Amino acid sequence: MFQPFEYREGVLYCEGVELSKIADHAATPCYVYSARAILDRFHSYDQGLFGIPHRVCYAVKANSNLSLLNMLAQAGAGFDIVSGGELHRVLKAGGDPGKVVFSGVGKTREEIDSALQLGIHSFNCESEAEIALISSLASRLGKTASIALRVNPDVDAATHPYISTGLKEHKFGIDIAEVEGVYQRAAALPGISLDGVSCHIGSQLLDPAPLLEAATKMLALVGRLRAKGIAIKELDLGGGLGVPYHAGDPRPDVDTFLRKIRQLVDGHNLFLMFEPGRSVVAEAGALVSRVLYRKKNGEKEFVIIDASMTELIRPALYEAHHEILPLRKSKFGTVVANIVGPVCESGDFLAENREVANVLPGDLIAIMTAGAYGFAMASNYNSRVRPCEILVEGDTWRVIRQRETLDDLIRGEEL
Ligand SMILES: Cc1ncc(COP(=O)(O)O)c(C=O)c1O
Ligand SMILES: N[C@@H](CCCC[NH3+])C(=O)O
Repeated sequence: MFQPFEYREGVLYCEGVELSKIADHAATPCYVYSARAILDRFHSYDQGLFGIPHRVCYAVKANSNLSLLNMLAQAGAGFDIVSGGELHRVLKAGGDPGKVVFSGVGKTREEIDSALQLGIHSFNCESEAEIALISSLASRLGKTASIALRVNPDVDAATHPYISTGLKEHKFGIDIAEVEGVYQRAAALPGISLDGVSCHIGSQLLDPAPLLEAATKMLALVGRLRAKGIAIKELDLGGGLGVPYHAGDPRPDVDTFLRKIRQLVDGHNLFLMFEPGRSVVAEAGALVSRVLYRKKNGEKEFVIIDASMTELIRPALYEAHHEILPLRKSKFGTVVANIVGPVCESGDFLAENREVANVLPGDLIAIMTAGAYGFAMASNYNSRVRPCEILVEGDTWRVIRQRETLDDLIRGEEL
């Protein structure tokens, strides 16, 4: 697996580009992504499914920058979307609407209507009321919408409770114990074709075992539905494979996982889909930031940097861990500190009580594994402009999203 960030003689590089050169030209904070790492990970899914009918639908929510979507579209990806905004991005990026699956518990009438008109591949439906709405909108347009029901297989993803989605008590999907009845009632509706079953049990799974358990339950369900005359043709197993955020974490091997999936689906005559997000883009990205100040409150050391929870909210939201590396290794040892941003919230930290390089004001650091759910969850809180995004390709780099301006902050507001 290609590792995009590495030290060369004590200096941190992304592919062939020294990160501090980017920071000096583009200013900080900035997100930096490796094109090769993204394509590498996408291809590991696509090639792992070689020879069986399949589509890898990248989950746009993980990182929705147009350049990344364009790169993935050119590599043959489909897209998993959860809003009309994501569909707009896919189209602007040159993605094929015919390769789009539309997930999410709260699709609006307008979003469904425009997805139908654009001819997306299918809807992953999450309730009977939603199925009824799609049926009536498709009938009115004289179309037949391809539908999969998102099944809640009641499998414990054993991940952070905020990002686990496959248990009965979660808002997602339709209870596996009730879904057959829902299929049978939906079969009577016009304007829809019940082509698939889908599931997504949660995110950041370092152990793929629950995904395999869910796949097994889904295949049994396909058998039961077919026996009732519902001709299921497609199985969408969602996303969820995790990445090593801690230096010692395991990296689930996509190839090994897909080999096990292939054994399970063998002979079932299904078009297979996956919706990976994090495992495609997380390790390809870093958030580069400059140290503004050092200070001590009582016994506590603080490293105050120019990035904050508005650029990367994961530590504040999930107490998520991201490795923090100096762009230049120094001889000044380490310090145990809280790495915090300028935002007026005690929760505004990128790391707490962490042993990091003994960086000084002006030094540059990289917050690693930030390519997924980083910029995508960035906000303008405290009227902070969102950072620029940079794409590295070999020895070259370019801005793929400009840093916002102060005028961007007030666009659309009136006195
Ligand atoms: C329906 C659906 N598909 C795919 C994904 C992508 O998940 P991940 O980034 O964990 O691969 C998500 C997010 O968890 C999701 O909700
Ligand atoms: N945003 C979350 C994951 C949620 C995935 C979306 N269903 C994260 O940063 O880990």
